[in-house]
Amino acid sequence: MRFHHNLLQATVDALHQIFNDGKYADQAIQKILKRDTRWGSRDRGFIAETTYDIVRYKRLYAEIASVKEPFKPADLWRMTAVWIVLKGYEIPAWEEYYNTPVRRIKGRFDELSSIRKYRESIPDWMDELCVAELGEELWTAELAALNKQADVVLRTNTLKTDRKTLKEKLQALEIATTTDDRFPDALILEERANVFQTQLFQDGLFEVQDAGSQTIAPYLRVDSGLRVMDSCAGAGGKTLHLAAIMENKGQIIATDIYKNKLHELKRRARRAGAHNIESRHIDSTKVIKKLDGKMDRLLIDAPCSGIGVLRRNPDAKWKLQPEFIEEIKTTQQEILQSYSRVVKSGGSMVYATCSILPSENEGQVEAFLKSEAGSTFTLQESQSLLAHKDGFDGFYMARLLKN
Ligand SMILES: C[S@@+](CC[C@H](N)C(=O)[O-])C[C@H]1O[C@@H](n2cnc3c(N)ncnc32)[C@H](O)[C@@H]1O
Repeated sequence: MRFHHNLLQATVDALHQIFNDGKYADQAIQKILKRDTRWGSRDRGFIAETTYDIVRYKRLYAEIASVKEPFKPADLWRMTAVWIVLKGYEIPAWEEYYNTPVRRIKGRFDELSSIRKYRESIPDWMDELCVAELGEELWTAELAALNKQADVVLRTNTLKTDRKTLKEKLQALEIATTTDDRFPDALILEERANVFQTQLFQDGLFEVQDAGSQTIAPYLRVDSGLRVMDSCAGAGGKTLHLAAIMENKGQIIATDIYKNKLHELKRRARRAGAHNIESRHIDSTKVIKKLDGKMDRLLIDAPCSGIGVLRRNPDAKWKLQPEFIEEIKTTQQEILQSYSRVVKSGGSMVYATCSILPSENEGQVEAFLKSEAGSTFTLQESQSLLAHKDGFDGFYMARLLKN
């Protein structure tokens, strides 16, 4: 492989922003990619994938390169040298790579590969927490899967097209996709491509949404005439899916505590041709009180640690803190307690997270059912998706019926 200095310089700069300035990986990469309009899709792919790889394996690469945070530019260059050697490529004869100890890098890799926290690059506290919650064997398998690059998955917007037609239209643009019977609206890209630039995306024919995430809206078992609330709607990934399943009929009330996310939801809904969504900003408890006992269905797509989606956000391994997970668990229970009141008798709700930790999932549902607010609900069914078993992001969902 022939390396280009400016592409590795861009990678080093992106890593600097992510590791030293606390920037989110996707945002730092997007910004760096705007630096040179002459870069083609291969160049952009190289910068993005190399940066993500080094973010994913920060702990391992830093240990092998004998560098410590905060990383100096020379340290980051050494980490890219480790990446090149471990990929089996020849080190370019550049000043930054002068005297790279190739054999030593390989030797250190062999030594450290027997220790999970180095091999899979994970902070001690997260490794310990996940072993305690999931057990050694399951966590070892899941962590390895969470370190693999995620597929790009599209959700066909059935308000505008069907999967077969969309597949053909993408094929005409030389974007090849596969299907998976478990996910009826999903198209999985065979090779990564910038689908956001296509006219098909601008026209609202699909959304980019992991296949695991596509199981949540159908789990709520909605149909056309119902009144549905999506309490933690964010920018509306699941809301748009609900609108499509409901064929634009009935009513969806989408709420969130962040106004800007709801603005984005409205923009996406316009593109998708979803007309049955009404967004409400949660700025006081009144918004929920007004809906007391009025909803046929409630989706709580709760804020969570995001440990199930580390494949997409590998920098979360380094940004998450144990205190945050404790705080978010309190929020999850508060959300269950406060929003569940909107479900009418005979209605149902789904509690979902993109976490694989039982304490954020089954544990929250059990605590809710034991509480006063939960005493009128029964657990009908629950499902966990795991990256190493199901091949997509990790999710949990539970459906509860209101007596
Ligand atoms: C997992 S994200 C939702 C993702 C979104 N449903 C989607 O599919 O794109 C959780 C959302 O919960 C919101 N949130 C946090 N606390 C909340 C609360 N008390 N009430 C409503 N939404 C809340 C966050 O702002 C965030 O957008």
